[in-house]
Amino acid sequence: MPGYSERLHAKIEQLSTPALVGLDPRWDLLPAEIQDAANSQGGSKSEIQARAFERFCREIIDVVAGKVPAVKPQVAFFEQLGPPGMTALLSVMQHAREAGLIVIADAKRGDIGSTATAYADAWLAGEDSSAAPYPADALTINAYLGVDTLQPFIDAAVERNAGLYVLVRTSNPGAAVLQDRKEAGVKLFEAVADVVQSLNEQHWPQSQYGGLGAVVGATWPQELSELRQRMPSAPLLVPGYGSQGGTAADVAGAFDSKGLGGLINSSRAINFAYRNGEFADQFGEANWREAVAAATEKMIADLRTATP
Ligand SMILES: O=c1ccn([C@@H]2O[C@H](COP(=O)(O)O)[C@@H](O)[C@H]2O)c(=O)[nH]1
Repeated sequence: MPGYSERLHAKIEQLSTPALVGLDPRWDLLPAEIQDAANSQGGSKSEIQARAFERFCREIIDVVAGKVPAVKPQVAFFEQLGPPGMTALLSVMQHAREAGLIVIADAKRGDIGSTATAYADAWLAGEDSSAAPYPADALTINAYLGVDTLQPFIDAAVERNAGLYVLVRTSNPGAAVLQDRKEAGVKLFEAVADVVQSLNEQHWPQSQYGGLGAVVGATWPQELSELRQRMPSAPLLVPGYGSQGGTAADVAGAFDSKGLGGLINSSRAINFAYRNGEFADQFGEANWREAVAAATEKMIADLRTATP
């Protein structure tokens, strides 16, 4: 049975793109049409906003399915709305799976071992979308508590053919403050990368890419290239392209010689394309879906200049 990386790479090859669309709904940026429809059904503020997030994200999925291999819902935007938000998230994830998209839940989970098992059981469905309450193919996780806390996630990923992305070099401007701290000549993020590589070799010895990936920001192109070499078995999830300033040239180092191994995320620049520059002029708010399609196609074309 193919593992997570094989499933992901088959989709990337089928669609000829490593573009990943993030689903980051923000009430203030939603088209008025979506806000008005949600308001008209009444309810509490959270219920109204959750309804809007659900419809908005499901419609984005309808636009991008068949164009990109995967979507990455940002759990925080749903969680901030409480139970109605999490119900909306579930509906969005199910819709994405039904549309044939790989779903990466960006929840950045991590805790002591026994609690980590509960997180894995909640999020890591893997190949069989009914295997967890939230049907993610893959989940972002945090290694800060120690290597032992990764094991329950890895056990679940092996069992369910799911994927994991460990935070290694984040895209934010302050990432270096802690992540560059050195001990015995090795920076903290390099030490985390070495753990990721070694666990892949241990748990997925037969695969070119294992189920344990790494998050590396597009905003750190030098580190991105170095980390590709340092973790040859890790699929990379690369946020920071687009709204955070990362370019196609910046992400070129994420890929192997076949153009695989990297998945490049863009959230705001696609979700709210109708508000931005050329797409605002060309489409405007009434045609926000067309703006999502055009921004996705532009990203796909742009990334072709970065892959071999
Ligand atoms: O290092 C990281 C880890 C996660 N993210 C998340 O990715 C998206 C980026 O959104 P854009 O609108 O494309 O900037 C967002 O959900 C972040 O929480 C990241 O940016 N950097």
